[in-house]
Amino acid sequence: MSNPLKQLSEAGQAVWLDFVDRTFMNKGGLAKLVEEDGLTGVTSNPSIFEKAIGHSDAYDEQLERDIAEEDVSVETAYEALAIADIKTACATLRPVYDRLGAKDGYVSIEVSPYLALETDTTIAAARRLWAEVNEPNLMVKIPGTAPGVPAIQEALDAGININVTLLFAIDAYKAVLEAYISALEARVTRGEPVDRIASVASFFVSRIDAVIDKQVDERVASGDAEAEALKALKGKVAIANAKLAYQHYIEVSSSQRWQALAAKGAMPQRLLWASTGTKNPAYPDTLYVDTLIGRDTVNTMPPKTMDAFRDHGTVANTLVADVEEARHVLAEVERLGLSLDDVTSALVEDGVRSFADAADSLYGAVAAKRTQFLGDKLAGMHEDLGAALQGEVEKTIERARAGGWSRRLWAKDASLWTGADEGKWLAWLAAARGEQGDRAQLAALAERARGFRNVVLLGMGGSSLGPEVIGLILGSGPGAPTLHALDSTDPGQVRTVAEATDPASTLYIVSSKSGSTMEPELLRAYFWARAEAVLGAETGSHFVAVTDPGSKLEKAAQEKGFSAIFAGDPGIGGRYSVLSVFGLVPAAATGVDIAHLFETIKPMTFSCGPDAPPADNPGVRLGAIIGTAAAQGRDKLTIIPSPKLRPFGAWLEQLLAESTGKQGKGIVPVDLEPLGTPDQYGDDRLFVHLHLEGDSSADHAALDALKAAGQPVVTITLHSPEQIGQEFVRWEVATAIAGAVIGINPFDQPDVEDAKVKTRELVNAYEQTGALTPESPFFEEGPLAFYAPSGKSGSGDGAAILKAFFDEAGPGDYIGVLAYLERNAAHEQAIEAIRVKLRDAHKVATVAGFGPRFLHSTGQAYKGGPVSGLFLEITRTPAEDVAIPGNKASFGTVQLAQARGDLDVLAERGQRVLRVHLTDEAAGLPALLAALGA
Ligand SMILES: O=P(O)(O)OC[C@H]1O[C@](O)(CO)[C@@H](O)[C@@H]1O
Repeated sequence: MSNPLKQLSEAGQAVWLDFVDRTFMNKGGLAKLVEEDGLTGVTSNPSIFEKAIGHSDAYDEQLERDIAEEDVSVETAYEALAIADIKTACATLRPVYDRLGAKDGYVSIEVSPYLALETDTTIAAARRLWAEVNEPNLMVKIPGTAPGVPAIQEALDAGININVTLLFAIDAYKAVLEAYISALEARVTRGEPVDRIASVASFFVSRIDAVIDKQVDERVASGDAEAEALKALKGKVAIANAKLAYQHYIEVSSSQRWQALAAKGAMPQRLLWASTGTKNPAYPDTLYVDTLIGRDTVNTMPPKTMDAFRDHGTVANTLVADVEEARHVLAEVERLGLSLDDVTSALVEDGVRSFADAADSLYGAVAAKRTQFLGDKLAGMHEDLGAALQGEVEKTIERARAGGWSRRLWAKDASLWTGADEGKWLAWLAAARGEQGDRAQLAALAERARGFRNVVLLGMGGSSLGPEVIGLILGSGPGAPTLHALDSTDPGQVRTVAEATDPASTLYIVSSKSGSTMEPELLRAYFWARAEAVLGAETGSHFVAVTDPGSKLEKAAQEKGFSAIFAGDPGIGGRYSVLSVFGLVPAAATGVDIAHLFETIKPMTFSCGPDAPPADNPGVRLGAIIGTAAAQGRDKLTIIPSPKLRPFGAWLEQLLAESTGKQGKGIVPVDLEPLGTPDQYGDDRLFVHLHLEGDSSADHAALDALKAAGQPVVTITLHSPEQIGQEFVRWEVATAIAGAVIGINPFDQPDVEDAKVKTRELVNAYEQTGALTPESPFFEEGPLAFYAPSGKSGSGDGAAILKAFFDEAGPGDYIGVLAYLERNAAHEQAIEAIRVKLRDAHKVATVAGFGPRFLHSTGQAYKGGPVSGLFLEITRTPAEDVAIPGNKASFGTVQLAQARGDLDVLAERGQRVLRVHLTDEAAGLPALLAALGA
C-alpha cells in the first residue's frame, strides 16, 4: 500500500530529504528512501554537514588522505568531503533524474555561507562547485539575499541549476522568480536551450512562526488589549505566508511571459518548503507538511519529519485551500503591528549568521582533525591559563569567531584594527606562503656565496634579527659561509666582527628596508672602506644590498657596483619581513635550503589560514591569548626557551614590542630572564615556554611549579629545530591578532622615530662642532658617573642612589637594563646577574637590551607602551674607539648620542630613568655590579 510520503508525490509534491550523511548513505539509507518512499531529491546546508562531519569519524579516512598534501586548506578539505557525499547522492538520485527527464532527482550543495552577502565571489563559488561536482542533477544553493539575487541570475544564465535558499519574504521570492525568468529569457535570446535548467525557490516556513509566536506570547503576557486576536495567529502566519507565495507562483505561471518560456521546454521554478520540521512541540509534528501540499512544489524534510509523515501524515490539496483565510491572517499581522517585513528580514540575517556559525563549527572540526592528522609536522601548542584568564580568552575567541577575524586578517581588512592603513601592510601573509623572493636569484646567490667563508650582515631590527635566528638555530649549510650579524654601533662589537672576517673571504649584505637607517649606513661606510683597502676595484663584487625599491641604499648600491640588489616588498614592515628577501637572502647565502624551509613552514601557514576559525587556528588562537592576557594586566610576556631555541626571543621581542607597544598599551616581552620560583613573580606575567621536543632542561620542573601556583603558561612544542620557521608564521599572525584585541595598529612604530630624531640632532651637532652638547653627572663615584634628566637626581653613595631608584618599582612595573656595550658573553652574564638581583628584590619583570640594537626593536614599547618602566641605562667611554670613514663622529660618539637621545625620549614619555656612565670600561661594570649588590 502506498504510504503518505508516496501519496505526496502522487499529489504533485516532491518529497526531498533535508539531510546528508556518509554513513547513512553507505548503509543504503538514501537508496531505501528513493525506492520505498518515492524520494526524488536531497538538500544539504552547512549545518547538515557540520552534524555529519563534525560529529563522526566516517570522514577521517578521506580527510587524512586529502591533507597528506599539506597545502590543502581547511575549506578545500571540507569541500572535498562534501563534494564526495554530494556525488554519491547525485549517483543515487540519477536514475530518478533520468526517469523523470530532468524534472526531478536533484541534490543541492550550498556555496560557502561566508559569501552570502557578496555577489562576485558567490558566482565564482557556484561555477567552481558546478564544475567540480560535474553532475547534471546537481543544484547549487545560493542564499536569496539582495546581493545573492544577481549571482543567482548569472549562474542560471550560465546554465547552472540553482536552489535559492533563505527565502522568508514574498517580495524576496518575487525577485528570485523574476531573476529565474530573466535568466531563461536571456538564454533564449542567445539561442541557448532552457529545457534542462532546473531551479527551486526554498521558502522557509517554521522559523517564521517561531519568531511571531514568541512576539505574540510576550504581548499577551504584558496584558495586550488585543490578546485574543494575537493568540489566534499562533502557528498560522508561516503557513499563510507560504500559501500566498504559492499564489504568486500560480499567477506568474499563467502569464504569457512564462508560457513563452514553457513552450521552449522551460521547467517551472518550483517552490520548495524548507524549515518544515516543527519547532514548537505543542504543534503536530507534520504541521508544515500537511498544510502545504500542492502541485509543482517540493517539501524537503529532516529525517524526523519524514518519519512522522510516513507514519501519520495526511495528504490533501491544502496549499490552495483557505487562501482568503491566509490573506486575513497576514492582514491581521499588520493590523496588530507585528510587521512581517521586519521579522523576515531579521530571519534572513539570522539565517546567514547561523549558517556561518555552522560553517565555523564545521571548519573548526575539520581544522582540529587536520591538526591531529598533521601530527609532528605541525609545532604544537598547549595552554595552562588558569580558569579566570581562560574564561576571558574564550570570550575573545568567540568575539573573533563571530567577527570572522581569521578571514578578515587574510582579506587585509583594516577594520579589524583601527581602520587606518593596516591593509597596506599585510604582504607578509604572502611571504608566509613562500611567495616572496625570486628563487632563481636566491639560488644564484647561494651558489656564489659558497666561494666565501663569512657573510657579514649589516642591518637593524627586522633586517637583522630574523636572519640571526635562522643562522643561530639552523646554522649554515654544508660548505656554506658563516653568518655574522652586526646590528650595533658599539665600537667593540664593530671591531670584533671586523677582526673575525677577512674582506678577501667575506660577502657583505647591507640590509635596510627604508635604505636610510643610520646604523647600516655608517657600517656600510666602514666595511666598504675596509674591504676596498684589500679588494680595490673588486669591492662591489663582495657586496649585496637588500632594500625596498627606490631607496637611498638601492641608489648607493647601484653607484658602488654592488654585485646584487634584492628588492623588498613595501607592503611588509621590517619586523614582519623574515620570510621575505630580508630573511631569505642571508639564509640562502649561508646555505639554508629555501625550498625545504617553506616545505617545513607550510603546515603552519595552512593551519593559520583564513578558513581556520580562531579556536582552531594556531596563530589567531595565540593572538587571542596574548592580547587578552595583556588587556587583563598580564602584559609581561615571558619567553622561556629550550636552550637550542634561545636566539628566537630576540626576533620575537621586536615583533611583539614594536607591533603592540603604543598609546600606553601593549605587550612587554621579557626575554632571557632566568626562570625563578613562583614567589618571585607578580600577577602581570604570561609565560610562553618555547619547547624543543627532547629537551629535558631543568625549566620543566620550574614551569610545573609556576602552573601549580596559578601562573598562566602557554607551551609551544617544536618537534625539530627546523620548525622554527613555523613559529615565524604563528607569531606574526598572533601578533597581528593581539593588536586587534588590544585595539592598536600593529604595523606602525610611531615612537621609535622620536629617538632617531634626537640622535640625529646630536650627531649633526657633533659633525658641526666636533663635540656632543655638554652634560654633567649629578654624582660620581670611582668609575661610575650618574646622570638623570634635568630636575632628577639622588643622594648618598652610588648604591643608595640605585636603591632609591629601584625602590620605586611596584606591582605591575618592570625594570629595564639598557646596556650601550658590546654584546658579548661576559656582558650578557653581568646583565643577567643584575636582572635576577632586581627581579628578586622587587618582584617585578626585568628586560634588557643592548644599545642601539634594542632601539629598533623593543625600544618602541619602552617609549610608546605601558608607562610602567624603570630604566637603568649603562653607557661607557670606550677604551678603543673606531672611526667612521667620511664622518667626524666615531662609532663611540654615535653610540653615546643614541643613548642620550633614547634616555631623553624615555623620560619625556614619563618612564623613570637613570643613567650610569662607566668612565673606565674595565673597572666600571664590576663597580656597578657591586653597587647593585649583584
Ligand atoms: O630595515 P630598516 O629600514 O633599516 O629598519 C630597521 C628597523 O628599524 C625600525 O624601523 C625601527 O627603528 C624597525 O621597524 C626596523 O626593523
